[in-house]
Amino acid sequence: MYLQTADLSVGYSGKALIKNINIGVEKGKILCLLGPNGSGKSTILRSITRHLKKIAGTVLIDQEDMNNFSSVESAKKLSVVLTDKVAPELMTCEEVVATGRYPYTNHFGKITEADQRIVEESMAAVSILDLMNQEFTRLSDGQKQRVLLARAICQKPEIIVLDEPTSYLDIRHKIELLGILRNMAVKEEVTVVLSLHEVDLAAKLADTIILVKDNHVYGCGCPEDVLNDAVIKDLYGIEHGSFNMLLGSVELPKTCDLEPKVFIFGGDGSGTLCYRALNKRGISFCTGILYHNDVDYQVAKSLAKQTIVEKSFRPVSEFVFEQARKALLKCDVVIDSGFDLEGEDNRNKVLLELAGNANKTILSLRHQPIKANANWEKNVEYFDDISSLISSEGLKFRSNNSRERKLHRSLAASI
Ligand SMILES: Nc1ncnc2c1ncn2[C@@H]1O[C@H](COP(=O)(O)OP(=O)(O)OP(=O)(O)O)[C@@H](O)[C@H]1O
Repeated sequence: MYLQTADLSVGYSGKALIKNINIGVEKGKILCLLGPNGSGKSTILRSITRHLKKIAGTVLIDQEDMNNFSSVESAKKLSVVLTDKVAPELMTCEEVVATGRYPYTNHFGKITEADQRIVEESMAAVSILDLMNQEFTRLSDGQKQRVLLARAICQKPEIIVLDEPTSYLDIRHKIELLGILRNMAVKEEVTVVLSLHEVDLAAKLADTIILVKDNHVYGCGCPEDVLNDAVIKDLYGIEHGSFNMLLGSVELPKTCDLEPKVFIFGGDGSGTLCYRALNKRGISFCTGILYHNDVDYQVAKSLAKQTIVEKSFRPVSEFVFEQARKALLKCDVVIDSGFDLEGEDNRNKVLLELAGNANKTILSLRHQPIKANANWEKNVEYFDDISSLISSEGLKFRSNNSRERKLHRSLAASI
């Protein structure tokens, strides 16, 4: 391991918060700490960078105890981007970035032409050349974050440590920053140690993940092997809503758990936006017939009251078809999200016709009206977009049960 901790204990005022931390990362690889708020990620990072006094144990760089390094030697090896509010009065961004070159300057801190070139290259790498002459303290939090990253890059370190570097960044700058770190690791063999709150980004960026929870290192390893929906749920204590590791997406909690009055035909990703739109309005729904490998299934299993699903690449079995038929007939309203109608034995097409024959209200997002039976034509209404569908008369519920109606209304009103 290039950077390694040996029985490291970290904490405050001599009291250990997390004990016996033994983690490490190879040269040119990326290690990411994940864990809930207050779990101790910053405390670990600050102890590694010597911004916080260790309680016990050792931090080794290339097998050598970091305590043996002078501050200049340490600054040449390791640069740091922490979340502290650094407020260098009256300094321009260029001057702040240039402080990254100090470990390499003479006693008078004189910046050479070569240093200046590195300063400008580092600023270009994080797209802040236009901020060069602006006063640092007047920047937004996201701009400051990028300036501090440029300073760390400009230090030409072997190791870079970053505490929640994406926290103030918009999505473009998050992608850019993580891309820069990945490039530094791959092309310049820089070792990166950081903490992130975005599990999906951590999984895509890191070679090794360290999970921190309840004052201990709770798990570690390659993110592809370590992270899954159940681990994330447990790590963060998610009780309502869900995180889907495969898609890297969050679904908010279900807003209604009543018997559904709406059946949504999904498939090929056509259902997902309808599921979320109905959930926002507090409308319970069931959906089918989906295949396990459909992206709609990943979302439906979080949001639908009932999901009727068949194993991938198989004809729909009679059992599954019957489940869907029963669920459909219990509903008042059918939403046709515009799934693919192709295929000789398309069971969803058969169900759609059945919905017409059963005089269900059919709300369709299909761009090309389909020719089904006369009952379908009589009951279908076409919509150009989800907003008009969602506010249509068809979705103003006609529940027979007054308690359900009240519940539906109060849930919808609370959203
Ligand atoms: N200066 C301090 N003195 C004493 N306790 C502290 C200090 N700073 C943080 N703590 C405590 O240490 C624990 C871990 O905090 P830390 O900042 O390391 O968590 P974190 O995982 O980085 O959290 P977040 O994701 O919210 O940034 C928390 O309970 C926090 O209250």
